Amino acid sequence: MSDTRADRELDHTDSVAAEQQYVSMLYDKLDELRQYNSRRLAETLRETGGTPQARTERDISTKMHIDKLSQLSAVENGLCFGRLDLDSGERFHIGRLGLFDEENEYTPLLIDWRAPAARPFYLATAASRDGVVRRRHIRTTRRTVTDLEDEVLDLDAAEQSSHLGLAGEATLLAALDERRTGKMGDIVATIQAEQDRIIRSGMNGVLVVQGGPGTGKTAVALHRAAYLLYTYRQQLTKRGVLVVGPNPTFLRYIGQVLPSLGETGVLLSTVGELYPGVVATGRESAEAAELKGRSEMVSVLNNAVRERQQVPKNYIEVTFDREPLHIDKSTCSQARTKARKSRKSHNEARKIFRREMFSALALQVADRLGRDLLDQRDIDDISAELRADTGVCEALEGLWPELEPTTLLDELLSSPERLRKASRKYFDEQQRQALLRESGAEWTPSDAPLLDELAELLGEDDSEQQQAQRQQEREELAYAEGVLHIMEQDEEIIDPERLRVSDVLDADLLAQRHRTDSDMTAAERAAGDRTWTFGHVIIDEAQELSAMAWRVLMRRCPSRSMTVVGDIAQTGSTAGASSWHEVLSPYVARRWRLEELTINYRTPSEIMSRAESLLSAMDVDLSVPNSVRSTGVEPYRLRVAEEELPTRVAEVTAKETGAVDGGRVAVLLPAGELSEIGPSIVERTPEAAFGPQPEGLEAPVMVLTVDQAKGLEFDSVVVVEPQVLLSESSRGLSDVYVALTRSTTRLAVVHTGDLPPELQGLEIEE
Ligand SMILES: Nc1ncnc2c1ncn2[C@@H]1O[C@H](COP(=O)(O)OP(=O)(O)OP(=O)(O)O)[C@@H](O)[C@H]1O
Repeated sequence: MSDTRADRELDHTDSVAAEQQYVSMLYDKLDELRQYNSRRLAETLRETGGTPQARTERDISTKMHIDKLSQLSAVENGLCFGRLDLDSGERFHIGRLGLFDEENEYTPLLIDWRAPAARPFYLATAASRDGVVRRRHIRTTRRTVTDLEDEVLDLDAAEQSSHLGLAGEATLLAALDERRTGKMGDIVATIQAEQDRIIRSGMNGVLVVQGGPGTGKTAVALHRAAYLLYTYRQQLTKRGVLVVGPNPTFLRYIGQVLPSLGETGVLLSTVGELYPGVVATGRESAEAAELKGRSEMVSVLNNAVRERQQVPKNYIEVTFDREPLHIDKSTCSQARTKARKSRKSHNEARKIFRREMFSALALQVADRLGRDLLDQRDIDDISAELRADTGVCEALEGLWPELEPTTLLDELLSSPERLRKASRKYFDEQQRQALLRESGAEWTPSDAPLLDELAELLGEDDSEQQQAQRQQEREELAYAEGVLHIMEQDEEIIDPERLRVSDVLDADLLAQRHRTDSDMTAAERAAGDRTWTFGHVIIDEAQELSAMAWRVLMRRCPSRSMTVVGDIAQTGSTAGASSWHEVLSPYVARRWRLEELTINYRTPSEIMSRAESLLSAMDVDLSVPNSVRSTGVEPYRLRVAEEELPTRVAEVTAKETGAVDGGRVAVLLPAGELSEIGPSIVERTPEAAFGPQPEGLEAPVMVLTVDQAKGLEFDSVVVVEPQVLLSESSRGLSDVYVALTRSTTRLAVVHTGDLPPELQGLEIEE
């Protein structure tokens, strides 16, 4: 029996060599597939001409090969990361995609991590083995196996297992100890059981994932998107998946995760970007943003629209047929009532208003001419003349104009009078002052949900377009069904994994691809279409969303197939949520399910113990997640004189940059300190990025407000003036809690005045 340490090392070396052989074989297979797809792509691209059907087939074939090639190149790193040895003696390797031996009855060589057969890799424990005797974690750098970690699942192991029940603990800790790069990485190799259950939860209904900082909510949400796309490919390829994040920097931070999992058909967006054509770059006060986020804004906007449906005090006089014509109050009032009663949107109801007005005015003109002498045809002629009369049309336009959301909102927010009329029941004078701004001001993120709401209230008069489009779609579908039938008989198109065309494509999808924008993914089409509805919507940092933003997202997902991810304790925005029930009940009553994450993978216990006292000071019924790591590095504080604050913060930042040696540092400070302290940091560390800019993620230092750092993480965090953060907002405790928990290793606090009691115990740095 090999029992000595030297023997064990020899065994280990042999195992690494054996795994290397297997992993090399997998890479050979991957290369073969790449070559095959490149060859097929080149062949397809070389072909020209032919019938429309042949061209469609070629387009589809090109798209399939391109998709496949990008998937094959995405899985290059960490292609295979695990192995399961079963009671039956069978072994399965687990990796980023499925590979098969087509010369040997399609025996699986590598199992996709999302396939049901891979599940025990994430869930099996010594106490609940699910037929697994050993789980092996295979660590690789490029194509070389560098280390293995074996977990033998027997009763001895059950006794020794860590209190947090982690799988592949050494591999996990090695992943967590890596320096941060400014880009979030995927976690396929080390997904933990509580995370796996969420990732693979069914697609229907609203799933809320509540978890403290660093529990992997974002990671889980993104892996869930990849899992859902794999499992419900057909449904989701058509409608697409939307992932919503709080700001563009955050979206850049997470942007690589799904492509690295071979998935590109997902739209990443902030709520502010969901209104096509509007770039929300403007800034506004927290009060204005909060007021605009309130659900009362629905009524305010409704009132603003109704205000535009006018009746004259007495009458408007126009000249028609060289005679004065009175557009009188009572006629207008009747037409308006009829139009409003239709319950159609403003621009659609406008047609009813105009129709009523033209027929009433035609009768007036007929009376003047002597109605007894006229028949219906004459009256219709008068009506047509009225429609063609500029004066009459202008008058009616003034009474019920065609409206655009952007113009209406701009006019509402820049006119004290309009704003007062629309909001007098909901906002007081001081609140209205906070909302008022210059006409033509830049759009802000909280305007986007208002524009979307207005687009619903105003509607577009596109009935003819819609009818024509429906007809075209019917024709395309019929055509695509024919093409599909022919293609299924064509063995050439079947790819080496024996995927039949109908497995990846149905007539509906084929018809969509055949349209002029056929090479766009659903996500790309959705980005330019305000009314697009998604197959699944994932909302990250969901606690920050206002009531108005929720309305937009619910409209984008009528099926209510949603994953809502967040942490009530981290709510910073005063427009944000204080309970999931409160937020969701208007849409799904109690029909949502809750999953919780309890382990913190990011922040070490040395920092979490400080965060814990902050959380207990907040009035939230939540517990601090358990940290998986301790680093032995104690957080520290430094009290400095007020006039020295900028230079001392710059000094500490430089020191921390050295300490993390190529990692990332964040300086988190109150908004008011940005302009004072930012320049002195940049002077000392010129590569530092100042403010929220997606490119800043590449910089060694980012200087941000807490709000701007939501969802991000850094090797070291320097928190400046936490007592000011506390006093700045009613959610100040939350802000300090978020600030502390951005760190993966080190924490420094620099302050001038007394610290909040929860931070007073920090080690003092001289
Ligand atoms: N199973 C895992 N294996 C390896 N790394 C993990 C795992 N789970 C989470 N992590 C890492 O932990 C860190 C925190 O994850 P993530 O940002 O998803 O947490 P979060 O809950 O969204 O945090 P917050 O709410 O504070 O923004 C990330 O670096 C992530 O890659």
